[in-house]
This record gives sequence, structure tokens and C-alpha cells, in this order.
Amino acid sequence: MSNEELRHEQEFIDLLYARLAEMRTGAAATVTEALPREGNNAQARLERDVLVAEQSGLLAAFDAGEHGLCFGRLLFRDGRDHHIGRIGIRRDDAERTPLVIDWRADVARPFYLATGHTPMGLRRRRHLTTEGRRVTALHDEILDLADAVRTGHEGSDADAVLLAALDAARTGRMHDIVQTIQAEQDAIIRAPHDGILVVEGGPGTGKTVVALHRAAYLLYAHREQLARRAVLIVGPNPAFLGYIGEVLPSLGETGVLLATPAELFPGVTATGTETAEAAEIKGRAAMADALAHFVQDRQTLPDPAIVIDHDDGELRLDADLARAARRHARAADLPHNLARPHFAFHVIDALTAQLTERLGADPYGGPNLLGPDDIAQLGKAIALSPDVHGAIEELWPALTPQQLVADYLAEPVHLPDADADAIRRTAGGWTPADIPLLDEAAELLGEDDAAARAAAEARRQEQIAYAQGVLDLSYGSRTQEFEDRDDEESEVLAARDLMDAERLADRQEEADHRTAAERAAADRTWAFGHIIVDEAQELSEMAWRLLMRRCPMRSMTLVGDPTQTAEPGGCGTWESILAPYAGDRWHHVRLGVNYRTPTEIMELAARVPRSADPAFAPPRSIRSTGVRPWARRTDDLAGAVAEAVAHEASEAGRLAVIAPHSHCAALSAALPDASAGAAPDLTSPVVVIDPRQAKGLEFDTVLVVEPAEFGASDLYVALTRATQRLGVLHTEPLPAALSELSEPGTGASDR
Ligand SMILES: Nc1ncnc2c1ncn2[C@@H]1O[C@H](COP(=O)(O)OP(=O)(O)OP(=O)(O)O)[C@@H](O)[C@H]1O
Repeated sequence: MSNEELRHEQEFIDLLYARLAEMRTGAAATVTEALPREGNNAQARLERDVLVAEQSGLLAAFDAGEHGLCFGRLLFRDGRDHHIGRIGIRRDDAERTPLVIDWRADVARPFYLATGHTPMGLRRRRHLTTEGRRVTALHDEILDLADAVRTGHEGSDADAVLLAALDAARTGRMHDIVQTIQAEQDAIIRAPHDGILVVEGGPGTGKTVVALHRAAYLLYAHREQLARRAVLIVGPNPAFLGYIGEVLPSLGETGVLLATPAELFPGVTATGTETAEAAEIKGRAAMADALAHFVQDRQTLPDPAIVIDHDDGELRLDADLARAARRHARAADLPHNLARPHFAFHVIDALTAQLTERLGADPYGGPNLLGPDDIAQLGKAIALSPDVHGAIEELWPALTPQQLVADYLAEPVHLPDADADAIRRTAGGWTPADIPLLDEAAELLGEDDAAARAAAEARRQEQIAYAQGVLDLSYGSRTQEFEDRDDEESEVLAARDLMDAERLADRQEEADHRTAAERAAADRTWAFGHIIVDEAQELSEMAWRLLMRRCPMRSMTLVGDPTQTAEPGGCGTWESILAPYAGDRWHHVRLGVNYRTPTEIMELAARVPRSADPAFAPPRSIRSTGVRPWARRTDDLAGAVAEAVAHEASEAGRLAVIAPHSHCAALSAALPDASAGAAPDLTSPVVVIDPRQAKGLEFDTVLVVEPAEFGASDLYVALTRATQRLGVLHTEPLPAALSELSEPGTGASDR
């Protein structure tokens, strides 16, 4: 009986892969055939673009479906029977019968939510475990007690598949969890996309992985809107982004930009370093006021008056004239560079009036002798005078954000002296904390991009006309939809049904040039459709100002754990972060189960925050391994670490040595095979990293070195990175929270 079930499922999976191969070949052939069609034939070009745009997106999704294509099956009491997979696939029949349903479709939801108590219409839920294209195991859960059918795969613990996933050796890359999403996680993944959702939870509660699945879900549920506006995912450092970078492509989603906060000002690479104190000061909201005042400082008054030797007579630009022009320009309430023409026009008008008065004065006291044409002529000459322009530039200079912030940091003003001393820059490049300052400066200065915008609009109108032609043509060549967006009700759709000419024009722009995510990466003023911020607790007030500008719709998911805050500039409570932007209109959810760290390790790690807050409650670990964390005191740190690594390396998976930054170089010298440095290769079997680099990551085995030199939150982060084994190596006495650790294999305390 049971082998027969397995055989049936295998036949189904074979059928599925055959269908996938068919679809992939079809899409690839279409693209290959279409691409050479170029030349001057406009119609051929139109056809080609339609085909390529439609088929290339499908290819990415088909590739994603290659692994773990189908992992579940739902048998409903009413006879419906659906397989659930990574992407939706339909048969090539007249009805386009669904073969496998996308995990994000509503009909797939009982796979994650149904319980014996609330079966959601299910009779039976099946988990299919596959290795490559081979079905290796089935787990059946009976949800309808009246169901007497038995397949021989019942009875296994419902958590068996989850526990197997959690226990598996790590690879140095995060994997998707579509097979084992838990109910509390599902609710977050599918929460409405409007507004701000804060997801809080302790280490290992799945905040990151849930946020990534939420991005995949939102791109599915709001495809048109989000594919055009792109989704931004902000993570703490490049190694972390590399670690999570494969999850969304494995779910068939590529319209996402991953960036660290230091990468969010296009054209500037922030590789400089500075003290934590300087970064903290630069992160304060007060910097926005200081910069705003500094911009005003650049709107100066002449002292003494500027005298310009003009062809028609001397012009005198004194403080009164400049003050009136400045008042006029400031009243326009525009950013500095955009208000500059107002200042310039006022100065030119005033100088023209000055000259008119002098040249046209009637010696007999009558009205001015110059007519309007003469005055216009005088004004023109003044407006073209390089000296007048020089004077305007001196009093109201055109500024770039880089210039403004560099000048400001050379001599910081509008700050208490001690703060100014801490951030004064004598040398070195841009630092991550400078990025929000540059962005603030860009806002204060405004970008005088009127000409660029007019050109872009003209280009866009051309594209809309072009797209209209594309739509007319595509109507005759309808293609299939691969996914089950509307489940049973879904129909065969073609480009014409999905979008109007304007939207297609946007699509064409993407197809012809760059993806929305790539365009977004290069555009400081891009408004993202949704932003996900991981380790959100680390961001400064200034960084929040930047991010909020990137998301005027305030459609955001913020993920974090205040107990893991490492940056001194990280701003306190969610209330204080969000009040300026959303008042109290945001939602807060908490994840309470630790899927990473076994009980033995979590109990130890929790003592760190508990020494400051006795009421601290860690997330509940879902599993225990029976392996106790250990500590070893040594006089030869590098030697002891090398020995421990050699010993632990016999275990499967990945090992991390997490040491204070100052020890990392010496330790990596003692471990020649380990990957280390600013951008360690996390897929290497052994890495040496500092606690900041360890944020968000996980390893099978972790060796924490010299914990007495860690700050409390860094130590908490370091101790919670292991999925299996934790050891501590030290020369100095252990911090109190770890004092009960004993030597491996002994019960005795190490102190
Ligand atoms: N439902 C699940 N099924 C399988 N694995 C899961 C599930 N939920 C979480 N995990 C795994 O648990 C581990 C921890 O998840 P994740 O890194 O997202 O946690 P986190 O809350 O962001 O942790 P931290 O704050 O410590 O960085 C990951 O390996 C993740 O794949």
C-alpha cells in the first residue's frame, strides 16, 4: 500500500517535471527565435519585444521550480485534490487544469494553517519529501477523524518535516521554508501590504526568513504594482545580503533590490570607517537641523558691498539688496538650488532698477527717461554679465550634496563643541553614517532636474505609443499563464488583458534597458512599492529619514530585536522610531519560537540579557539536542582555537569562530583554511568573524572567543548563532553570565 502511494506520487512528480521541461523549452525557444529579429522592421521589433518580455519572466520562475518543485498535497473532504508547489503549473489542455498550485495561492493556505481542531475543509494533508526529482518520503496527517482510508504514511509526528529541516547541516546560504511555514509565520507573510508592520522576535524566530517570504508573497499578490515599483530589502552588511540572497530567486522572484543602508545614496560608496561615537552623533535627528542651518549659512550677505564694473555703469550689490533678494527667494519655500533662480532674478531686477534710475534720471526731476524697451535691454545685459553671475554664485552658490556635507564635516557647526569635535573629518572617505547626511543634503538642496524630467516624459510618451502597437499585436498571439493566481477561476491571459499601454510602456522600458530594481538602485528619488528592513533596531534616526523618503506610501515591513541592538546610534523603541512618520498607525507582531538555537544553548545565552533585566524572557526553543555548551580556559588562544576547530570540523556543516575584532587577524592566521576578513565566504567550512559580522547568520557550530571583551548585545548575538554546538575559549575570566560553563566532557565549572 505504502509503496504504491510513493509510486503514484513519483509518477506525478515525473509528469510535473516533464511539463516544466516542456514549458521551459517553449519559453526558451520563443526567446531564442525572437531575439535575432531586429533591423529596421518595426513590426518585427514589436513582436520580438512582446515575446521576450512575456517569456523571460517565465523562464526565471521555471528555473526556480527545478528544486523541490512540489512538496505538498491537500485532499479536501469535498473531493478537491491539489498538489502544492514552489510555482504554479497547469496542464497543456483546453481547460488549463492546474497541476500544481503556487504556495502563495489562497487555496494553498490550509497546507500551513489547518489543524485537527480547524481542518479548513481538509481530509488529509500530505508532505512530500524529495531529493532532486525523486520522492523519498511521504508524511500524511489525517484531519478528518471520520476518514477511514489509510495509506501507511500516517502517524508520523506532524513536526517531523520541520524538525528535519531545522536539524539539517547548514550550507552558508539561507534556504526557503515554503514546506514548513508555521501558522504564526503565515499570518505575517500574508498580512495586508498597506501600512507599516513591525515584526519583533528573539534570535532564530524566523524574522528574516519570514520577511523574505513576505516579499515573495507580496510580489505574487500585487504583481503589477510591485514589479513596477520594486521591493527594497535592507540588511545590515554585504555578507548578510549574500547569505539571504538566494531565497527570493529560489522562489522565482527577482524584482527585489537588496542593499545595506550604506548603499542607499547612488554614486557614493561608503568604505570609510570612524568611531562609534562619531557614527552615533551623525545618526541623530539633530543633524538634519544642523545641516538645514548650514545650508542657510551658505545664503550669505556681502560685506563689504560687491561693486561690479558693468559696461553701462557701476553696479552695487550691497547687503540690503542681497537681504531683500534672499527674503524673496526663501519665501518661495523651495530647496536651496531650486530657490536659487528666485534669488538671481531678484538681484538682476534690483541691479537693473539701480542702473535705470541712474541712466534715465531726468535732470529736471521728471519721470525716468528710459522706456520699457531700454530697460529690458539693460536687464538683459546684466543677466548675461559673468561678473553678476559670479556675485550671485558667491551669495547663493549652487551646491551638490557631496560638496555640502564635505564642507560641513570639515568644520561642523550648529552642534555642541564636543559633538563637532567628534565628527570633524580631517581625512578619509565617506562612511556609512555619512549616507543619510548626503541624502538629507540632497533633499535640502533639491535636484534641479527639470530638463531631465521633460526629456524623460517625452521618451515615455513615445514608449506609450509604441506599447499601444505592442498590445494590438499581442492580442492575436495569446500565451499561457503559468501560475494559479486566481486559482480555479484563473483564465488564460495575454498581455492585453493584464495591462494597459501605459503600464506596458513601463514594462518595455524594463525589458529594453534595466529591471525596475536596477533602475531603483540608481535613482535616489525612487519610491519603492514596499520596503523590508532587517535588523531594523540598528538604524539611526537619520537613516530612518532616508528610508521613509524612499517609501512615501509607507508600505513597509520592519524586522528586528531590540535586545540585539549593537549600534549606539540604533534608536530605542518602535514608538520613537515610527511616531514621526506614522503616528500610532502601525502594527506590531511578535514571533515567540526559536527555530535555530537548541534549548541548551538558548538557556545559556539568555543569562546575558537577564543580568541587566531579570525579567528577560527569551524565545522558546523548539528543539533540544542534548549537547551542552562548553568553555575552556587557555594560555594559548590561537592554539586552543585551532585545536577546537580541528576537533569540531569532523562534524557536518559550517563552523564559525566569533571573536572580538582585534583578535580576528591572529586567529585567521592560525586557521589557514578559514575564510575571514571584511567579506568572508560563508559557504566555506570554517569562518572567522567578529560579532557585528555574525548578525543575522547561523552555523552548525560556533566557537566564541574571549567573551569578556564583548559588549552584552554582541555576546548575546554571538551565543545565539549555533544550530547544534557551542564552545567558548578564553584567557580572561568568563563574564558572570557564562560562569557556570564547564570543560567539554566534564561537569566541573571552568572558573
Ligand atoms: N518555519 C520554518 N521552517 C523551517 N525553518 C525555519 C522556519 N522558521 C525559521 N526557520 C529557520 O530558523 C532559522 C532562523 O531564522 P531567521 O534567521 O529568519 O531568524 P531571525 O529571527 O532573523 O534570527 P536573528 O534575529 O537571530 O538573526 C533559519 O535557519 C530559518 O530557516
